[in-house]
Amino acid sequence: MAAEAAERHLELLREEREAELAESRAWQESVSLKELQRRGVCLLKLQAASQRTGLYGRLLVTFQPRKHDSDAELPYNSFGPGDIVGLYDSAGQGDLLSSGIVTRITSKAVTVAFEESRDGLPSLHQEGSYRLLQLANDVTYNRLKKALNSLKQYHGGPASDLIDVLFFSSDPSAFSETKPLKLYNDTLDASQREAVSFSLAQRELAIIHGPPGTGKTTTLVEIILQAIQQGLKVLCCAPSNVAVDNLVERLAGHKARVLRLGHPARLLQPIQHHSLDAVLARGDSAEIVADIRKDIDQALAKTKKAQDKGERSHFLSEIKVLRKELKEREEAAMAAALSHASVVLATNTGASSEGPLKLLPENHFDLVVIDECAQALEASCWIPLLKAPKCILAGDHKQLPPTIISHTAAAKGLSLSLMERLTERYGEKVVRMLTVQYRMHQAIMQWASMEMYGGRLTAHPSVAQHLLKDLPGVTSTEETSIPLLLIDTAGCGLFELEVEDEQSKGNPGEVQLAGLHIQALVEAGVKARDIAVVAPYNLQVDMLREHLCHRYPELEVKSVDGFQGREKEAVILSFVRSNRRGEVGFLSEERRINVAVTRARRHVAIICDTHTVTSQAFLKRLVDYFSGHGEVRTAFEYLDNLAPECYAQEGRGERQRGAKLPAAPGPKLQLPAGRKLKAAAAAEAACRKPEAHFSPSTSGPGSESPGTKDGAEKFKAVLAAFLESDEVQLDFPPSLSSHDRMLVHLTAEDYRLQHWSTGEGRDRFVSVRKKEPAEPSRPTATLPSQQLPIPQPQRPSGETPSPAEPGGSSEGSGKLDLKTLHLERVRREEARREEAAKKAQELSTGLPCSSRKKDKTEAKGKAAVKSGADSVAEEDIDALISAAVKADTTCSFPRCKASVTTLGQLCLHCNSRYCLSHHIPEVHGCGAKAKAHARQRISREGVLYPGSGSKDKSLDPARRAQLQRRLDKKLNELTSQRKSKKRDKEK
Ligand SMILES: Nc1ncnc2c1ncn2[C@@H]1O[C@H](COP(=O)(O)OP(=O)(O)OP(=O)(O)O)[C@@H](O)[C@H]1O
Ligand SMILES: [Zn+2]
Ligand SMILES: [Zn+2]
Repeated sequence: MAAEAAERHLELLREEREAELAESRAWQESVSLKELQRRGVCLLKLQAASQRTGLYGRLLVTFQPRKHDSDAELPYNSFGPGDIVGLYDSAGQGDLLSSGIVTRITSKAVTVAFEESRDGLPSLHQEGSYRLLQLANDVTYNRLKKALNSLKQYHGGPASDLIDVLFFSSDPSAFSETKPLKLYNDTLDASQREAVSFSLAQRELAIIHGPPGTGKTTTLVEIILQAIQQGLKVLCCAPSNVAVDNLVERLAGHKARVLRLGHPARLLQPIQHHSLDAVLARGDSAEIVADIRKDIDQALAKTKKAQDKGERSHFLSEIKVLRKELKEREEAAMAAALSHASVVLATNTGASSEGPLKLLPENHFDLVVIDECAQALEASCWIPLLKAPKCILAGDHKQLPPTIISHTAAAKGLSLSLMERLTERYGEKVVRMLTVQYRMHQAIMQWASMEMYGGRLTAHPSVAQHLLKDLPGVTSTEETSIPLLLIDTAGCGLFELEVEDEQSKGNPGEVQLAGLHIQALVEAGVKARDIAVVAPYNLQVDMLREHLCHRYPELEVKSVDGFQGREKEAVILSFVRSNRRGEVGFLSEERRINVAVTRARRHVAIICDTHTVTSQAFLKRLVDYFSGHGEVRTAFEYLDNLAPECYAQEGRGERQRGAKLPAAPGPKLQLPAGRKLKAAAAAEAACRKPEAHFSPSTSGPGSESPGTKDGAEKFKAVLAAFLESDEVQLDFPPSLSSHDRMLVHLTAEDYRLQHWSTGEGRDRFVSVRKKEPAEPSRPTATLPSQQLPIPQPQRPSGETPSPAEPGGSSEGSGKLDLKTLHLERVRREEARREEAAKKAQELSTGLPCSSRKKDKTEAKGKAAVKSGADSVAEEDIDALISAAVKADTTCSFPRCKASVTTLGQLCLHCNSRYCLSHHIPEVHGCGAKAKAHARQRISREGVLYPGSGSKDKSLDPARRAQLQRRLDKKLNELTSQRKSKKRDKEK
């Protein structure tokens, strides 16, 4: 049974490994070494500056750039402590000499610990030239394989009975007698206590199911302390270093004798104290060991100076003897330290028998505990599981499973965790669920509880009603006194970007909305560090960071996957997907949404297109829950200028009209029942007396919406009446909400009326005007009937939404903090204007005036300026000047005329400004560069996280610095240009 399963698992692992390798090969092998260095995964032309023997006989070599001045800096790179690197000889064949682990990296040097160095690296000489390359880590794969092979052949070891239970060939059982417990932590709730006593009473297997915030770690710590109290030896593991370190910290706090395995370079600072290396360094044999190391180093030095071969080999054999002694002494010391500890902690793969644990007798451990078990590959659990007769697994299989690259391997069961497999089979027989949660406001919890946890969760009174406004320094506002907020973009034309790659989906409109909501929270006193923005897609995470992080450095922007296990006071979720096809991709993974929502303690805001996402039943229930229990706002309430302004543009409206889908069953602004929508109420009020005055939208607070359609119908009536009348222009009062104004814009467009908004903020109002008769517009006979669908400010898929076309009043609600960029742009603009003026001057004074060409005025500003510079004499001067001015205010994307005055974004790859629809590198042609950048991060972390950003890099400092440098350079250029011009004038 076990053997079969192990064999099948091995097969799937092979498949996964192949997928992983294929992926890293695909990009690593097709590029040159220089390119690899540019991407930061390779360091060329290094010299071995110094060598010494470090802890546990590791050879530590420090490499520096091979330059003659010792001050040379390493090129930009993504090397970090814990990375596995290959050492290559630059000369000759460039063979792999050895592999090691980076222990330290500074701007000038990188230090690598070579593990298999006992017989000496083929002597690195000072003169040699070497290179380091980050390696795909096959250590993990080999250990998984080894564990499964041991499982296949397992015979008579301590885990024999446990294996039978885990493969269902015998039933789990309990100890007959159990003593009453005296708890270390007497604040445990009933479900936690039950989990503790149940786990201790089980003979082979217990599972603790800990939904978000239910104190799973707190419970595990109590269990481990009780086990120690009973004299048991515990091996405690988790799939990630972070989870293990968390346990080390909590256990050490209870004065348990803990020992943490793992390369010290990979451990958090406060945990290093508990590492095996640190314990050894404090031990009795530490001095002797240090002496031996010194002897080895001396012998090594002598070898180098050795005159002849005989002398050399003498020293080498001496070193061999010394190393053997060092190894024996160290192993004895390690074995002593390991058996002295009550709890040994390691990652699942760190518990491999290839490591220090091989020094312990086979039946040393009585209990294996695995935390975050639902996030681990089953194979990785088998590494520790084979070492004890009993296991306690903890986790939550309703959150995300381990990341698998190969889709087929995942589908065939590789992503099914051991915890889930056992829970499905045994249920109550082995599982105890924690049911009191200590994180979320009741309203946030309730949805997850019903959807994922059988309605069994309750909120502890200490958190059940807590809101953002209860935090110190936070004032009570609309935003800070609600736990649930849904910002709906349905019908607002805020489509996702059309990118083929499933992993890179982005939605610029949602980025903006997130920014505005954060602003509202921060203005109410919520600290940026208490807020997280979470999105399911890499691209969106990048866009959010680009847009928000410079303004809120402490804000955390993460992928859902990257935020698992964490919490924040306020969480803003950007669901990204918005398309006519109702495609939701990653979002359909219920566990991902569960993780996303349950990170929030006091407030969760979902930004999504309800029309798109409700095509999926699970997401529809989520939207319905938020509609029924929280506040709903439409994106129109935030983005005053967006859609209507697009429509107001002459010409563009025509283009759109032509391309519009024939009466598509597009989003109709239908609102779920019970939705509070101020705008709709106002629209209704506004149209109660269509012929006369509009009542202000602020009356009737919180009135329930009758649905927006009615409002639109009534605006139609108003406009129809206006058309019949002799009036030329109709101004609507400023009391209309942004949503009302949008309805007016839409309806006016449909009636072929001119329409625009004027004024700022509260004074903003919308006007409509009959078109000039001269215009060959369609005759009034085509006036839409009442039955015509309300036109949506949407484009058919394929065309991305256009951003605001800022008129004189556009600064009103955008409030984007692009101050630096703005400043740069303004100066650039100024310089260009001066340049153009200068050219004009030159022309009018020096050069003969040739025939004027008017037809080029339509040409795109940038192109006109560039090509125009050469043949400037032929150009119409006015056109040239206006083109030069326009060049910097319009999007750099070919044929796009959108303004970038307030909403533009600078692309870091090509250093051009684009509108919000085109600033994504993939969209305007910098995709390859952006990908290379992303790849760099992937290689840095060694794993590809589908649908997730890099694990923890809220801001890439290198990238920021690069941007800063470019800005500075540009500004300097401009300043000196201006100076020299001034001088010219003065002459
Ligand atoms: N019985 C309890 N009484 C009061 N607070 C508790 C209790 N149990 C847990 N908590 C609190 O709940 C929070 C979460 O506990 P813990 O760190 O054990 O989380 P966890 O369940 O492991 O986390 P996650 O849900 O993210 O996996 C902590 O702040 C902890 O102090
Ligand atoms: Zn670009
Ligand atoms: Zn554009």
